Amino acid sequence: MPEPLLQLTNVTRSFGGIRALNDVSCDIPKGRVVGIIGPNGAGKTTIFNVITGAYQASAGDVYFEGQQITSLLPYQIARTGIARTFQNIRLFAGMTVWEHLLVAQPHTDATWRRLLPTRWADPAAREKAEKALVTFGLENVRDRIAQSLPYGIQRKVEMARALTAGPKLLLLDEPVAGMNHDEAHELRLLLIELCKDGLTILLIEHDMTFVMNLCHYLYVLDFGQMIAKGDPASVRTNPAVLDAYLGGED
Ligand SMILES: Nc1ncnc2c1ncn2[C@@H]1O[C@H](COP(=O)(O)OP(=O)(O)OP(=O)(O)O)[C@@H](O)[C@H]1O
Repeated sequence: MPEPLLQLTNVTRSFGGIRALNDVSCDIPKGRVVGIIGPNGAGKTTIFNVITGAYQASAGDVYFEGQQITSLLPYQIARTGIARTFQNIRLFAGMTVWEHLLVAQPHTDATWRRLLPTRWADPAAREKAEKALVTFGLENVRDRIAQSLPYGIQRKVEMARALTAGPKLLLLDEPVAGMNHDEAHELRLLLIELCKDGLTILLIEHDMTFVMNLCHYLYVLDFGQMIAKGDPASVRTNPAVLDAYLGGED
């Protein structure tokens, strides 16, 4: 197993009386695609929110590249090399696809340039944006207002935007929700390629075919507890997992 890029150790997050995460530990190895699955309300998005600093852990710690990031602010965590997408797509109103790909990039350039319209962005930023555009096959919609596009394409814009920040770890919250079968298949192949290029991916997804065909490793949450982990083949037949998914049905 490659060394862990991200580690959660005994993380708990409570909301009043609800333990959305209860003593959760996991390792996300470098260069792998890892999935978090579990029924609705299991705590999956809460894990993303704790990792990215949107929520503080009530107990436990998060380590990224061996450094504790538990108490950092969201922008500081983003700067360490963690980017995410959201279950409910969050695109900027009135902005084109191209503008989305320029605005998420960290500023490495002179202050005066930051004040200019995005079309005058520095060449390095434009190059990165161009690469993301091509990677996600968005060339044809480059100058369209992102929020006016079909849902599946909006998801791609969100992922492309996250990539332009140059993350080491990409968190994807339900990346194929709203995509048709062909789009999901294409995305799976694309994520495999990105992973081969060195990106580590942690994703939450309800589409089991997608998850089972893509992920190297899975963690399963139920009622805030990590009830199973392992490769997709072992998780698929794990009795605790079957019970969590089917337990409520007669
Ligand atoms: N900000 C919050 N305030 C109060 N309760 C919350 C908050 N965020 C999450 N919860 C609760 O924590 C639990 C886990 O929620 P979470 O959204 O992490 O689940 P999930 O596994 O992502 O669910 P889904 O698959 O439906 O998106 C739920 O009981 C939810 O109501």
